[in-house]
Amino acid sequence: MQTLTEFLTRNDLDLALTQSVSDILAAAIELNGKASIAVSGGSTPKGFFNALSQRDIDWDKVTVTLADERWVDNDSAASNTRLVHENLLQNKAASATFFHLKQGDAFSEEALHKLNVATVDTGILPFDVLILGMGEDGHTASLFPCSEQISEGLAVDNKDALLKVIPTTAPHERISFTFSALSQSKNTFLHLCGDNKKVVLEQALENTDIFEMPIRAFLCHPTLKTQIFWAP
Ligand SMILES: O=C(O)[C@H](O)[C@@H](O)[C@H](O)[C@H](O)COP(=O)(O)O
Repeated sequence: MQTLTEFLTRNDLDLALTQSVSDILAAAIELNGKASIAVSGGSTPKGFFNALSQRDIDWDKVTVTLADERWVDNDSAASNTRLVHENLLQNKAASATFFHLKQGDAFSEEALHKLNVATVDTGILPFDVLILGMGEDGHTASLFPCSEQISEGLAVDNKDALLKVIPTTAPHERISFTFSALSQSKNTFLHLCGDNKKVVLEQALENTDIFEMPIRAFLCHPTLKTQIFWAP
């Protein structure tokens, strides 16, 4: 299930998404005393991050994390951790807690296990807000159709929250939240910009093969409601 809202400009989209997300986070803090949000990296969300960072909510009660991360140094231009620190964890949002996915240097099974344990111990799931992007191959987070890990990544009964992904059509080893973890989110937004992404979205909505386009696991799910925000 999904809804599609089309905006005239990216700025209009960023402001609307910021308002929706701020309202949800504030309500979650009011209700539970805390809130969590998982965001995606890439080139799309920068304006949204900057707008959200200025919103006056109790950021010290908010945990921010990434839906996925490239296994690169945190000062790399490819780092989503760097993107979030430079654009979202600024201004009023600087007091938020960041749940790091990239730990240390080598990507070890032990590091992955420790992170999976931490997702349970910190109570970070289910996310109050999940912001997804989408690649032109229909991937979301780092659930890549080309990867050998896609079946594990999309398995609804996967007990792990995080997995290692090695895409063949994109650079870097990745760590990604699994569909089983992401699909628990209380509010899911798909943030898309540009005419190319609109064409890819239309392709995704035409079919139900989630292994061909993993974003379909969210869009075609019978009970998950994904709010799609698109601007040219
Ligand atoms: O680590 C990443 O790259 C993201 O999590 C990924 O899922 C991204 O959202 C899409 O690839 C869209 O990226 P763009 O916004 O750059 O098109």
